[in-house]
Amino acid sequence: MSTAVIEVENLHVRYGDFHAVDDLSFQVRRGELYALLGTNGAGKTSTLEVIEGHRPAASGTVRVFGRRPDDRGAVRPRMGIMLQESGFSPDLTVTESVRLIGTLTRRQDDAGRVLGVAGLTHKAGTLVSQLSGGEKRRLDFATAIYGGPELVILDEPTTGLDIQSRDALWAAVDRLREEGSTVVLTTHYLEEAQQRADRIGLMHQGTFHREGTVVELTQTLPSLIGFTLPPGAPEPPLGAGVAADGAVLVETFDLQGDLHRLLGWAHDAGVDLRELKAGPTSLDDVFRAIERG
Ligand SMILES: Nc1ncnc2c1ncn2[C@@H]1O[C@H](COP(=O)(O)OP(=O)(O)OP(=O)(O)O)[C@@H](O)[C@H]1O
Repeated sequence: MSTAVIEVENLHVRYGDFHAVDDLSFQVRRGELYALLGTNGAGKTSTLEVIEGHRPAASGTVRVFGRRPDDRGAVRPRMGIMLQESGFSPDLTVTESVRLIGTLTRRQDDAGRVLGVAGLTHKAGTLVSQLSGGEKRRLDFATAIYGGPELVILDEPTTGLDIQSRDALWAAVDRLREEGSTVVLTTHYLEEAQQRADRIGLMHQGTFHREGTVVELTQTLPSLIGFTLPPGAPEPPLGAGVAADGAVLVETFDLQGDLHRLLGWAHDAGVDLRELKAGPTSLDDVFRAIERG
C-alpha cells in the first residue's frame, strides 16, 4: 500500500497563456510535515488549490488519499484547509463559522474544544466582521483542525499572528502530528519550515528548484563566518578580504577548523573580532542563492 497521502505527477496550472505551475511532481508521505516554499509567485498557492480541489489542473495527475481532489465526498472529511484568505460570512459568529465548516466537511468535533486550541474561546459569540486580522487567522486555523483531520493544509498560517499565537498554533500542529496527521505548509517564515519540516519542496518559477530535507538543501552551500576588524588590525587569515569598513565575510566548508584558526590568530595578534558570527547555511541563504541564479 502506498504511504503517500498526496501524489502530484507532471502537474501544469495555467492562467490563460501563463504557466503558473510547470510540470511539477512530488509526493507527501503519511505523517510527515511537508513544506512547499518559494519566492512570491512561484506557484505554491496554485498547486495547493489543485490539491484542495478548488482549481482544475491544465494537465497532470493529482491524487489525495488515492482519490481525485474533486471527489469531495471522499476527500473533504479527511482534509482540513487553512486558506491564505478566509471566506467566512461576516454575519456569522465564531462558533457558527466553525460548526458550519464541520457540517460542510462532515467532520465531528466540539466547537468549544477547537476554539480553545485556537485561543478564541473569549470570542466564541463574536461576529466574524468584528474580529481583528490575527483573530480571523486563528478562526481559519480552528476550522482547518476541526475534527482532527488526517491531512491539514496550512497556507501561510502564521502571517499576521503575534508571537504567542504563533507558538500556540505550532503547539496545536505538533499535537495533531502526534496523533498521526500529515501537514502541508507554505510559509515565507523560513525558520518555521527549517525547524519543523521533514521535507521541503523549493519552488521557483512554477517548478521545483530542489527537494529534500533541510540538511540536504543546505549542505551544498558553505557555512559563513562574519566579523568586523578594528582599524589598523593586521591582515586576517583564511584568505579573507576586508571591506573598507573592516567587515569580513568568509565562506567555509570547514566551519569548526576555520573558526579555530581564526580565534587562534585573533588571540595571538591581540585583535578584537567585533560582531563575530558563525553558523551553518540557513534556508534564507539557499533562497538568496536561488535568486542570484
Ligand atoms: N487567478 C489568476 N489569474 C492570473 N494569474 C494568476 C492567478 N492566480 C495566480 N496567478 C499568477 O500565477 C503565479 C503563481 O501564483 P501563486 O499564487 O500560485 O504563487 P505563490 O507561490 O503562492 O506566491 P506568493 O508567495 O506570493 O503567495 C503568479 O505569477 C500569479 O501572478
